[in-house]
Amino acid sequence: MIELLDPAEMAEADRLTIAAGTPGIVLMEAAGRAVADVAARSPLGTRIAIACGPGNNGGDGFVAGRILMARGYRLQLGLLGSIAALKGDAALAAAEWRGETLPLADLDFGGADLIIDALFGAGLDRPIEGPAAAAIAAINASKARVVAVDLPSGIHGGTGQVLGVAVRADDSVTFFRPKPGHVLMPGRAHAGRLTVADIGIRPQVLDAIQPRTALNRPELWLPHLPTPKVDGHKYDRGHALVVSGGMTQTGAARLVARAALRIGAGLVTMASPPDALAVHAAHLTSIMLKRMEGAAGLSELLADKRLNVVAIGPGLGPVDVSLPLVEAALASDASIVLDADGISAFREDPDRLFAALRKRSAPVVLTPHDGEFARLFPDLASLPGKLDRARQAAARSGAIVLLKGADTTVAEPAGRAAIADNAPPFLATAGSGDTLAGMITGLLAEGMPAFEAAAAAVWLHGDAGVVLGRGLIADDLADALPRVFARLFV
Ligand SMILES: NC(=O)C1=CN([C@@H]2O[C@H](COP(=O)(O)OP(=O)(O)OC[C@H]3O[C@@H](n4cnc5c(N)ncnc54)[C@H](O)[C@@H]3O)[C@@H](O)[C@H]2O)[C@H](O)CC1
Ligand SMILES: [K+]
Repeated sequence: MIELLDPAEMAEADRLTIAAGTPGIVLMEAAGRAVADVAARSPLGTRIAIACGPGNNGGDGFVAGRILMARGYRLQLGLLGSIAALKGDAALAAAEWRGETLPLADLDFGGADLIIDALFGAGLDRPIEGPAAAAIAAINASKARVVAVDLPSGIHGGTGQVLGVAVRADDSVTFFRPKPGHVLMPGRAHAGRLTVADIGIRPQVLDAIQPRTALNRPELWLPHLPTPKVDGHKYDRGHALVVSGGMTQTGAARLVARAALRIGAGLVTMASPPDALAVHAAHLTSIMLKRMEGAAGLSELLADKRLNVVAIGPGLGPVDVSLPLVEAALASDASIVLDADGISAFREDPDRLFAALRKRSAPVVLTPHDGEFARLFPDLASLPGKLDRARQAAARSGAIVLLKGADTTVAEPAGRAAIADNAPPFLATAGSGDTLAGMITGLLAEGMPAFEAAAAAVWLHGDAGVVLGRGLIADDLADALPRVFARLFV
């Protein structure tokens, strides 16, 4: 598993390592060397400019400069503030620097082929202004390759947000583990290619830190992915019910149903209002079809306890139609995937949903995009970074919250979270969210734990996008799943 450590957790890893006997300057030496190694991929004639900040990020820059100078590179080093103001390890690193230390404003970024951004890292705690902001503007305006130390200056390590202004780097060299800010947008876009260097921090420190955030990778959920039993039959793999909207918007529910069946549900039934039955009947083959007469009809269908998961929301329709249907689903014992109109049905009264959720024991997965999220959690919508938004929404609602985007983040009420970075941009197409909801539905039908099911569906959905490539439409995604699984198990 690849844990993501926020700046506070990273500082704790530092502290524990130093307390265990490794001096901080040894860590800084290793950090600076890792930066120098990445910079040294450039030929010896490369003109290098190093911008150092007032703290240990700057200290790393001094170490990198000393090593690169010893390797024969021509370089300039500029410092924000004075050498006398440097403290601790940064002061020790600066004391070993034998070159000239220019005022930051005198650095010739325009004449550099490579710039090392050692202004700010994990210690950034407010928007960047003044000479540092001017330097960042000059760095971003230059033609140079930019290597960021730890984080691109201006990116918050915990949220990935830009504080004032931020460096756009080609490479970022971080230490021990990535930070959420390296994966969350726009931090990921600013970081460029990420190198995670081992600087001598022992993984055992994680036992004390107990990190709650991880990168969404197969090793996170693969052990929980149900494997069909050789002697199993379809009833072993659950029975999902997908609730359709009226005849003018039935496609969304079919995308959900197809994805649920493709990913592995044993059986899938479409619950259809009378006016949409003929439309579905013309399209459905391996998905069964049941007539549903309003909320009472849905409750009747859900009296069949073999239906262990309900997907409801995509294409469901306006609030007067969707609200009673969603509440009928919530009143059942089935797991629920609630998306789209099913989420917006509560825009007038989110607490009505939370009250219903509190009464349930079977899991609920909410899959909002930012707009739907703001309707359910208006006060959380302005929190910086998806991670805090998803985590606080999960704690409040008691549901698994899957907040969609280029950095889709899944959070559970107890605090675990997983951030995805494998979705290609062209996955953002009509119906893609419906397919994702269906994939979660299918994995829940098979009995996968809800957090792992949501995380797995996000990753598999992204990988389907990678497999299909540009030009994909949502209809293709479910059918790509056999190839996605083949790649996963190869
Ligand atoms: N184990 C590790 O991760 C190691 C990390 N190292 C490096 O240390 C920095 C973190 O150093 P720190 O001194 O805590 O903070 P910064 O250098 O990032 O920031 C310096 C200082 O600047 C002040 N500040 C914050 N925001 C602003 C602002 N907008 N404008 C002006 N000044 C600001 C604040 O007081 C900060 O303290 C980490 O990134 C790594 O590069 C170790 O070198 C090796 C081990
Ligand atoms: K930096």
